[in-house]
Amino acid sequence: MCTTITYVTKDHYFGRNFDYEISYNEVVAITPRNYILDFRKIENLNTHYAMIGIAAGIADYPLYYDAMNEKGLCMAGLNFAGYAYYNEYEEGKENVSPFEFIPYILGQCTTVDEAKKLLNTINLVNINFSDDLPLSPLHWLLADKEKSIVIESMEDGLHIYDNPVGVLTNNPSFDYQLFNLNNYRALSNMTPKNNFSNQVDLEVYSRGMGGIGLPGDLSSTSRFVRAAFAKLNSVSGNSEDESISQFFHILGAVEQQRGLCDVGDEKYEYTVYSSCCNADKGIYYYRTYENSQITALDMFKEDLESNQIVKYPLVEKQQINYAN
Ligand SMILES: C[C@H](CCC(=O)NCCS(=O)(=O)O)[C@H]1CC[C@H]2[C@@H]3[C@H](O)C[C@@H]4C[C@H](O)CC[C@]4(C)[C@H]3C[C@H](O)[C@]12C
Repeated sequence: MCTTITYVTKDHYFGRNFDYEISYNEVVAITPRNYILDFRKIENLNTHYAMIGIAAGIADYPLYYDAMNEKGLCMAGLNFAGYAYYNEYEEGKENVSPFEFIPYILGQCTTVDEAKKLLNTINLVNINFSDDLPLSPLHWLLADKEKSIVIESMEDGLHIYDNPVGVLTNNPSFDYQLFNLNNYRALSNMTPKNNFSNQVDLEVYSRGMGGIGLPGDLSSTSRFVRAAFAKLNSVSGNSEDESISQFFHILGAVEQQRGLCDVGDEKYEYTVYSSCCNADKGIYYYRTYENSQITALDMFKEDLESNQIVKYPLVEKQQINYAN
């Protein structure tokens, strides 16, 4: 399971919990403007916007899980197993494979509206990166500072949804997730009035009772509601420290502790990393399951005119500040 959110204070923030049970040797990868983006069925992009994000460190290609570009456009891929459907090659369309999709959009667009134009001609095509790697069944959240959309390629076609809450989790499709929020309209960050009955005197015995009924489990539908409730009621200062702290706390509301989700063969899905991009400043922050300290990489400190991808292995060892 995974959860991605957007958040705006003075700057625009975008990030995710990456929840899974296996690793593809994740790295922070900076793809500079002149790295040749090689596509299988369409023309290469020899020059494009630079981008930074977390990618699989198993190939020379930027196999991004989530990333932002130098113009502040952000995109993340999340599992959509059983729903995602990729098509056969179609003449006259932009045939892009799922593993190429993030670099394809972030390489060329500065806003969601620009990306929407490219999406008019796209055909998400069923081409694997290699025989060893499966075709990932994904859906994507794409966001700039003003808005976000969800992109889902399904058997009945390509769906593009405006996303008024700026949250994406996993199955089922986004229209269901959004509709399901209706069931929680009575939840509140305030102490609720007694609407139950005027014939019984019901006591306010605790703070936080406005949120009773907020689902606490790790299913995708429950995480969607919980992340939306946390994000939409969130209060934080505007400074960088306050914003990123708050962002990681919102993600904390939906993180997965190892052991709570058994996926068989003695494997457990857990929050491998949590990330937070400052999309206005080009800074990628992350922390990992074992390392609670936030690590940051500023894309503008790299040579963005280069033609070589720069990779930083994740700092995964716990860093404790012993105070005495
Ligand atoms: C599984 C990952 C999404 C995490 C997620 O949503 N977890 C929830 C799982 S579930 O709903 O609860 O089952 C996705 C996100 C990005 C994907 C990777 C990227 O697409 C890059 C390559 C693409 C290759 O085709 C396959 C390997 C791969 C390296 C992908 C492996 C896997 O599908 C990843 C890592």
